[in-house]
Amino acid sequence: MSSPIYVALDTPDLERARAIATRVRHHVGGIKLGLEFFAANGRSGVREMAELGLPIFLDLKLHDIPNTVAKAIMALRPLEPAILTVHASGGRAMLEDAKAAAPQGTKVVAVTMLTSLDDSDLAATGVAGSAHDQVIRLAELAKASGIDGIVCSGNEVAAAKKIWPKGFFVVPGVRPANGELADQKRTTTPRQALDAGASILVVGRPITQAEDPDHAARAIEATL
Ligand SMILES: O=c1ccn([C@@H]2O[C@H](COP(=O)(O)O)[C@@H](O)[C@H]2O)c(=O)[nH]1
Repeated sequence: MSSPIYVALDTPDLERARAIATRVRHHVGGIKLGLEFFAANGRSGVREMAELGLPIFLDLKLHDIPNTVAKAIMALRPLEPAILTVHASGGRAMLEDAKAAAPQGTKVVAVTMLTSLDDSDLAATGVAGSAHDQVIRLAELAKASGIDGIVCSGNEVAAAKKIWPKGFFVVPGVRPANGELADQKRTTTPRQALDAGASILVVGRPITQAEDPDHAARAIEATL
């Protein structure tokens, strides 16, 4: 069975992304490419990374009016990513149109509340209630729209799975015990996230900033 770990290659440097992916490829299940990589390297960069033979998670977190998101996804169709993200707060019509525009084999998953935010950040945006409430509200919306799943922290995944047993749950903000949190606020260990029901784990800096990324990926894998 392939590893649930997707390594987040957050760099504008294609050669660095390729070098890290090559080193960790036997201990991860896929590669996550986000805005930083895409802004620098575009579709051709994604194609080059796909040549490594691992599934590609294109984490562009699309968020705009339904027509714009659908057209952007159509432009991405030739890349056939395994997973593609949009923001749940874009609303039901946007989520429905995103799913309709995506290739058949692509899982469309909606970011609920970024793992870098906590209850007080949410309050500052004028939304009442806890991060947990907000994630569940947006998980319900995502489920009703017919997409494949959500992105949430390991703290909410068990509750989200209860209302959406067949959902696909992407969990970033995972840190090995005593790991550096950096800008992440809602975190769990990889083991806790999996036990709670995560489908895949997104791990970036704990692997990519390690002196030996391959060793770091193996060490995380050994805890699962
Ligand atoms: O809520 C979210 C959604 C996406 N991410 C992305 O995951 C990785 C996490 O990187 P780390 O270095 O392990 O913190 C990064 O690419 C984010 O864009 C997230 O963290 N939280």
